[in-house]
Amino acid sequence: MNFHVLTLFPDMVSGGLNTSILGRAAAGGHISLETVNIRDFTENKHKKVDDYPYGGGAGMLMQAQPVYDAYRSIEEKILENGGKKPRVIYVTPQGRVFNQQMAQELALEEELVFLCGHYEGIDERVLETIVTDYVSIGDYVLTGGELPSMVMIDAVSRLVPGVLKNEESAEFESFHNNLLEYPQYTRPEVWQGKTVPDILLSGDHAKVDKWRLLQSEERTRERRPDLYEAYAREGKALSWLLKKKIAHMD
Ligand SMILES: CN1CCN(C(=O)c2nonc2N)CC1
Repeated sequence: MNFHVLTLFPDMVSGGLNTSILGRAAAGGHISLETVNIRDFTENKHKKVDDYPYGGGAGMLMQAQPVYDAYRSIEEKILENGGKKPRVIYVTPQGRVFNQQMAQELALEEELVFLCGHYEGIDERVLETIVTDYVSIGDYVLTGGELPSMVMIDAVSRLVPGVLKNEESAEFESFHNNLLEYPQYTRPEVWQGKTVPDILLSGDHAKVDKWRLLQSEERTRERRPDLYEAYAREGKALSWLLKKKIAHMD
């Protein structure tokens, strides 16, 4: 998976993503990250990238030409290397809200381009020309597109084969099957008088797995009834019989 980020602040993106998992994954060749500075594609001596919006209004807009030419520099390289035209994700509050399912879908791509806007946004004409996906990371307004892009790159990278040491953990993290992750414990066995649930010390992996599934269901029902409804609708809710059997385990 090759990530390409179109940005006015390349250092912010590359610095923020060279964390343990992503830094190691890039070193291992599982993913690559390229930042392209949109300002390098301006055609005016002051390297100005923004201008006033037609029709008035507060703030400035990023102009189309530098964004388009910066994108084309990426697309040309991908096509020259035999790749297909990449998906271009414009992060914006006007997009589809990002979730784990979308991350799983995007992790199947070979190339992903992220377009980071600033100011009040980008001229609609270049968005219409190059953007394939409009994505929001939540219903709030940020300063620029770099943080949302980094959030998405982190979430997608974790799902690329070889990036996580123990691939299984991606399988059982929160939101898999619409369930939140179960509570986790580690040493010491007693902390401030609080103990670890006995079942986790039993060594019976089948029982531990069933207990964890039940815990995930209860946690999801309490904290995210919206997710639980989707989970239950898919008919994956534990049967009353299984609950009864687990109850007898204690
Ligand atoms: C131009 N710029 C405006 C602010 N912005 C966001 O608030 C945002 N992006 O993705 N989810 C979000 N929420 C990014 C783009």
